[in-house]
Amino acid sequence: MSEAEEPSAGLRFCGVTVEHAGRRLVEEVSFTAPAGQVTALVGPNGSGKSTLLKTAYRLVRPDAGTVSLAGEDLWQLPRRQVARRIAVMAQEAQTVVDSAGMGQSVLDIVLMARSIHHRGFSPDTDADLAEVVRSLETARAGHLAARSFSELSGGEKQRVLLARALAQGTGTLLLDEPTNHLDIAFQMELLHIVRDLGRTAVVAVHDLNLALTYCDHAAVLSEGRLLDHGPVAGVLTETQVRGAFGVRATTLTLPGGQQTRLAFDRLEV
Ligand SMILES: Nc1ncnc2c1ncn2[C@@H]1O[C@H](COP(=O)(O)OP(=O)(O)OP(=O)(O)O)[C@@H](O)[C@H]1O
Repeated sequence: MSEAEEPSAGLRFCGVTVEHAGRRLVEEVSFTAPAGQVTALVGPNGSGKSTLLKTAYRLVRPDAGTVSLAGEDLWQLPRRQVARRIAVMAQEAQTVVDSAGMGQSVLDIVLMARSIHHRGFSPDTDADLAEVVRSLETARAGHLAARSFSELSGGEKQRVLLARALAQGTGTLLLDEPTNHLDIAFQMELLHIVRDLGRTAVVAVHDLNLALTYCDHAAVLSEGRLLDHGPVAGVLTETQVRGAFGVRATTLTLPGGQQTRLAFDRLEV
């Protein structure tokens, strides 16, 4: 798809470049994550996925280029406005919440996500609580509400962090390797939940078959550059996997002829 044909709705990266100590971590990346759809961000370790996501949730300012949501430059908006539009489930969130949470209950931690909708220090409302309960249930974490976050297993924490992102009530979600620590069933369940929301989502994910199963679009990064983007089955191909990861794969078409998966060859070492 050419740049001119791309829709302006959704989350748009335009010529995004990030440099650090004279090295380009992300280089002139341009693509749109379409509104209301799930986009997989894939690429080898160190290819710039987290860094690119950080430019959208304003942790890393691009040295060049813009990141916009529905046409609005996210770096021109007040931080609070961005938090009302974009929720993040970051890779390091478990550690951050663990150290900052200091034994707080799951309910309190998820409730904190509602504070961006408050004026000053106004107290939580019944509507906040209802949203939190709903989000915990959506993330299949309702039964954990009274537990201390720090005592949960890695997978249980991921459910709670998903609930926290949902409770923020934003139209856009950024998820950085959200399936870490999860068993295969909940990896699938988590992406199914995200897909079911109908919100705009960008998910950095390593499992290409999960991306093929649950994502609509994909963007492939390699050494900070965008190799390809577009509908997932057209992007996660044998050729692209070889180019990005140096791994030989065979595309399998599932019964029904609609969906594809990848089978990977053993490495010749
Ligand atoms: N704070 C930082 N300071 C210096 N270099 C950094 C910093 N954060 C990331 N990098 C470098 O930027 C490059 C891209 O890292 P990034 O974490 O964005 O990759 P990634 O694709 O998310 O990797 P992974 O799949 O391993 O999580 C890497 O070479 C990394 O070492």
